[in-house]
Amino acid sequence: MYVGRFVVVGPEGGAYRVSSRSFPNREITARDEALTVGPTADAPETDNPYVSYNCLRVVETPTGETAAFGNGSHVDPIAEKLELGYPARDALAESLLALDYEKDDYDTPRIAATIGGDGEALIGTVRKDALVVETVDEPTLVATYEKNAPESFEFEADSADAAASEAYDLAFEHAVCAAGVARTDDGFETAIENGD
Ligand SMILES: NC(=O)c1ncn([C@@H]2O[C@H](COP(=O)(O)O)[C@@H](O)[C@H]2O)c1NC=O
Repeated sequence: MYVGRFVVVGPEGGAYRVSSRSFPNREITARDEALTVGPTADAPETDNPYVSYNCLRVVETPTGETAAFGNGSHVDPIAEKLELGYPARDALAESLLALDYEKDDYDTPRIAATIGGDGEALIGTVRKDALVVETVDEPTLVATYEKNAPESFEFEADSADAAASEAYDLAFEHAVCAAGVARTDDGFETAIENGD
């Protein structure tokens, strides 16, 4: 099954995976406190505005560190609102609604998740027909296509490395790269899986 991009999130950690039929020549790199999706050196040029972006950021908020991740440029305003002290629900809802679904051939939804240092985890999506933001207490997945409403999902990873690998290896088609995040006693750790 092809579900496109997806996030998985629970109180202990989560992951974001890029799956792509159209733009497979991409990778995640770590730069300036963010994990960024961008083209590989051999990727054909594109003017598609939706394929390069910060996919994961860990920010300091008034109540401690929080991780924010998702499939596009909305990750930045979510992270910035969290830094300003917005509740995660509001940061997600306002940023998703402001940018709305992508105006591409598929009306691709925006998806996102947050995890607070206290384990509060939220997941959200904005589609052409809905805005959904909810708190989760077990691993939960939302994807751009097919699985486009949050659903409980078996996800075993207990470290950032394991989360990135598990997300990358899931049987959904056209895996490109994945980012993992895990809550530890010393804050959040992150990891990247770019495949071979
Ligand atoms: N975030 C991404 O990495 C991303 N990759 C592709 N898209 C959008 O989704 C469309 C379909 O891409 P694909 O056939 O690879 O699923 C693309 O034309 C592009 O507008 C993306 N936008 C949202 O998921």
